[in-house]
Amino acid sequence: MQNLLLQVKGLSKNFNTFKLGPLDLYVKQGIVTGLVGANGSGKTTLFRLLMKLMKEDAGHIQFFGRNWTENESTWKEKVGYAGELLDAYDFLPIKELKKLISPWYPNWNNQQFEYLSKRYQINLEEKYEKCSNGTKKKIDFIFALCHDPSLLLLDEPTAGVDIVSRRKMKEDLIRFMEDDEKSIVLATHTIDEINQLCDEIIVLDSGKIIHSYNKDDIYDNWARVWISNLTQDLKNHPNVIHYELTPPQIVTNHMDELESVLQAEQITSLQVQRLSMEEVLEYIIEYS
Ligand SMILES: Nc1ncnc2c1ncn2[C@@H]1O[C@H](COP(=O)(O)OP(=O)(O)OP(=O)(O)O)[C@@H](O)[C@H]1O
Repeated sequence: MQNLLLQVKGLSKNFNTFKLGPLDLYVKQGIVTGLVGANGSGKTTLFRLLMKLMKEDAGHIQFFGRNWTENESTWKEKVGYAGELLDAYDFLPIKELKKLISPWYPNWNNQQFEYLSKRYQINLEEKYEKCSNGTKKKIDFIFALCHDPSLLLLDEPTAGVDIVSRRKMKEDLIRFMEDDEKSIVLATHTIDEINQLCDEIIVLDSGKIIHSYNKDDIYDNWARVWISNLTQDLKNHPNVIHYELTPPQIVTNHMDELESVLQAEQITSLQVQRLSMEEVLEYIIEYS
């Protein structure tokens, strides 16, 4: 069993019109976890709670097996967050932001900062607040990476980022994960990022974790199956996520168990088609 970098138990936060949690989740070393969910499902709120930008109403956060409060300085040093960290200082030019923030981190790497600033064509003289949305995302990303974090928390890091920079960010994340003691939690709406980067996928809906999957299990178990006939029992079966009458077909999340279900119902399977990640996530979010 790999070590746990992060463990969350019963984490919850109530707003007037929205409740996040209670959430239980864990992040193993060497794993990229994709955090997926519709707009407003609670992804950013979860990051805010993890980063202590907001106080939880209940729950516990553990990092490397120790409570956050006992481990606060390590947490700050070892977590790279690309989200809302720089917003409070947005009146500063980027080079001043660097002067302010780099002393927070004993392992701050100036060479890497300079390298990444050039790679992403960041004008260090420009004030953060004046930068375009995509440029802000790139700056957030650079600041998250430059202090040798063990865990990256990335809140939609490529939203609004140009195609070339997006490709570079993907390359940089793959390089980051070459060290198998590191982990990433990546909130994203981008299927390519899920396919190319993520090992595990957590699906949030209305503040709750509705599914938590290993990506390979999704590929193995989700399929559309055309069948000879559709019975009422099959329509109601818990492993049938969706069905259509003409021609008779079902979508299942348990290909491994479907054969015995069909046999019991005396139904013949005519054709099987594995689903794409995009189709699976749409079914999970729409039919859960
Ligand atoms: N400070 C706050 N006060 C009241 N409600 C809030 C506050 N912060 C967030 N919310 C509510 O919490 C819900 C979840 O918002 P959140 O930003 O976490 O969603 P998200 O999954 O990150 O969405 P998106 O994919 O659009 O970025 C929303 O309904 C939002 O209005």
